[in-house]
Amino acid sequence: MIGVDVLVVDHPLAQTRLTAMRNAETDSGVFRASLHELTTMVVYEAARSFAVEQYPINTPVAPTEGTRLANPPLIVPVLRAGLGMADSALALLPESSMGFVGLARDEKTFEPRAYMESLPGDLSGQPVLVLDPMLATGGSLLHCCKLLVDRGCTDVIICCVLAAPEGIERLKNSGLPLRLVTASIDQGLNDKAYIVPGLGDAGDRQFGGMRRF
Ligand SMILES: O=P(O)(O)OC[C@H]1O[C@H](OP(=O)(O)OP(=O)(O)O)[C@H](O)[C@@H]1O
Ligand SMILES: O=c1cc[nH]c(=O)[nH]1
Ligand SMILES: [Mg+2]
Repeated sequence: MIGVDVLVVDHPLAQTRLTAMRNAETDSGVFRASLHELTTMVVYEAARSFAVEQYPINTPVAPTEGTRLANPPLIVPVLRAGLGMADSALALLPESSMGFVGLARDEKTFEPRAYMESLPGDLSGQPVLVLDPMLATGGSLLHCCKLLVDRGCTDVIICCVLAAPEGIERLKNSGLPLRLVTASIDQGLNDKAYIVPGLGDAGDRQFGGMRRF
């Protein structure tokens, strides 16, 4: 597949969690809990296309066929904000391994600065599920996806909470084969490259900090 295949999870229960996250009066505990629950729903939808295989099992009554994932994905949260999605994804995908990419966006240039990378060297034949709640300019997720594709990955699925049209366009223009699952596509970016209406800084809202919008 070339291009970006986009799925919006507009389930009512996803939208109520998203509303809690958007609300500026929501404290960090409720914000994190809402992100955990929303991640379960986004990853559940992302996993709909995963290949499965059958294998023999016995119920207490009779032999039958069981189902398991043919190729569980590597889970890659983008630090910091993606860390808040990691436990929920791993709970749904207990067979998966986890890699890590640490990125911090420069507040003036809006380009990501990489500070951590812990990934297997060879990702050929390995699907990867990337977790980051925010796709704004797209610079951070593009950086992360390039690291994966450079290692031979041909099946990258990005799970996020909010995506800006500008970021989706940047991913599309990259020509990388990507899938994106998000709970919303928002209006766009403000002059500080924050998503509008958005939810603020997803890292700061979970872990503290003082960003201005
Ligand atoms: O699409 P972009 O314009 O690159 O912006 C999105 C990035 O910004 C946020 O991270 P941030 O750099 O604030 O780091 P943090 O997670 O440590 O807060 C977010 O979690 C994304 O990684
Ligand atoms: O709105 C935005 C944009 C980038 N990063 C965030 O955390 N929020
Ligand atoms: Mg941040």
